[in-house]
Amino acid sequence: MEDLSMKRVIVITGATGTGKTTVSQYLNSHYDIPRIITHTTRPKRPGEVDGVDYYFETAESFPKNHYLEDVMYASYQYGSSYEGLDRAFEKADLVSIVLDTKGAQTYAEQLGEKAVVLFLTVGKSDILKDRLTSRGDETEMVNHRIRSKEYKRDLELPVALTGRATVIQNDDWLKTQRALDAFVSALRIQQQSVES
Ligand SMILES: Nc1nc2c(ncn2[C@@H]2O[C@H](COP(=O)(O)OP(=O)(O)O)[C@@H](O)[C@H]2O)c(=O)[nH]1
Ligand SMILES: Nc1ncnc2c1ncn2[C@@H]1O[C@H](COP(=O)(O)OP(=O)(O)O)[C@@H](O)[C@H]1O
Repeated sequence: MEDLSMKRVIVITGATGTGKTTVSQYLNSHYDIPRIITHTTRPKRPGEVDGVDYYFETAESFPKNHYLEDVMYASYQYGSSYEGLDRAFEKADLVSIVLDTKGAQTYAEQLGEKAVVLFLTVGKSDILKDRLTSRGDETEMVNHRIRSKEYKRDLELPVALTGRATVIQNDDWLKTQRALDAFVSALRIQQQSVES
């Protein structure tokens, strides 16, 4: 892996449906912050594209990559590869990644202060199921996901990330955008002071 000095990763984490993908897309479209594309054995949802949303893998191809971390989430494998991290850093010094809370903890441990953690939450978790349904997820997948132990775990900020993560309650998208704008400007100011 190349020299990581000056480079930072915004680690976006939280339960399914809290808006992690939406936030990463906002950071990309408004601030040119590319997302590290991760690998999964989960089947593609309608509209998802290989190499854009994920690198979609089979049980045979998944182990062939070199992972900084990998997890099982609701019965599928997910992993962030060194190759994916390098490809994102070729595009920018500030990149993002969307991870479950277990992966977020590993990233925070492995990358130290180069990992800046953003934990998303909502006021009432009952709305998450509706968000997944309106996103177009199949009912069976939604139910399986909501019943998984990983879903329940990711509703809470892990103790290890308390005090380390910036928490954004994503109920009102306009308020979330304002919180993200403030978060990115603070990061950029820090980055400039490191570089000067
Ligand atoms: N640890 C880890 N988690 C990942 C990785 N890629 C995706 N995830 C997380 O896996 C979980 C399931 O992702 P996905 O199936 O896309 O469902 P979604 O969160 O409902 O959009 C989410 O919490 C993702 O943030 C990875 O490479 N490592
Ligand atoms: N603040 C919000 N209010 C209402 N719907 C939202 C909000 N943020 C995201 N969504 C919608 O909720 C669904 C789940 O968001 P998504 O970003 O895919 O979540 P995650 O990646 O955490 O699973 C999507 O359809 C998205 O457009």
